[in-house]
Amino acid sequence: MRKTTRRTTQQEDDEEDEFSHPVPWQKIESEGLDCDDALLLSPEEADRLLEQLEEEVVYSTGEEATVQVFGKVHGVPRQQATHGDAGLSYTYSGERRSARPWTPTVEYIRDVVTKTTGHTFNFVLVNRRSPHPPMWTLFHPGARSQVDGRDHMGEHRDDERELDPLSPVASVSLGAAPDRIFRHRDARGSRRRRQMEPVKLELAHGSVLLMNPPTNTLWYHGLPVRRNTAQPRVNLSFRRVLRVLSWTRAPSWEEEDGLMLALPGPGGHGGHGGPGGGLTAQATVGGSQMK
Ligand SMILES: O=C(O)CCC(=O)C(=O)O
Ligand SMILES: [Fe+2]
Repeated sequence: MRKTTRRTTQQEDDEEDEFSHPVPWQKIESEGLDCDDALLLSPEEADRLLEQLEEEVVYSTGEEATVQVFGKVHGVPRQQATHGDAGLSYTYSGERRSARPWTPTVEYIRDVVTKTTGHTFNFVLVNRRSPHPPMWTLFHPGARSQVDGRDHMGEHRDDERELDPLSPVASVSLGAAPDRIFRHRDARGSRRRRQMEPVKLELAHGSVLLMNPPTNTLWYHGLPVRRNTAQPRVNLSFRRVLRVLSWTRAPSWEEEDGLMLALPGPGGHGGHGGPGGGLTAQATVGGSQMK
């Protein structure tokens, strides 16, 4: 996307236009929390894209719709899919997921996010919550946990070690989303060290939320349980995954540190005036979370 040849003023203007924010952004800040929120799509376009995604995206079922937490297998109470550039994989809650090829609609939404923000992404995690459970699942408790109307996600940070630590995570919401609650890592649970107010964000149909660094290092986010809404809801969180050339040891989400040597794919971090091109990174990134 970025040009290495000498750029003309016209090219710079074009680039400025391409990345100038056509939507009004709202900045959400707290200590170490840095998010930008904007309505990216009109309600009509958001409806259309949600319908198209319902046709295109194939969600994990069976084994893939489980996570292992401390050796125990749990069903994921939502449907998930991963898409991205060829050869990429992403270790999420201890499970390695390979990227399926981009679907036309997921790719379209990714490109709208890039045009609007200047940031490039090579991977997306799609989370879907179905509307009311079909009647037959009443007689199949196992199936019910996969498809029922629960829409919640435990508090976690999107700070997996293979994520580019300099890139934001861009979270696009389609359908009526429950509020997203952010809690500072020092203000959670029984061992809380500080009194800090959680930050509650309403994510509108067709909105994008940029979670900029260091948000995902210092703040956890999650969705409180909400039942029985009549509409499906899809969330696409676009990420920049580093291409792992070698692991010094097997990645494990239960460990706090690890060393990796990685090369992102083509494109840079983007952003307004940000550095373009590839990057060789040697990073130690913590990653301990439950989703
Ligand atoms: O489904 C949502 O709205 C949240 C998704 C999320 O936090 C994630 O994919 O990491
Ligand atoms: Fe997340």
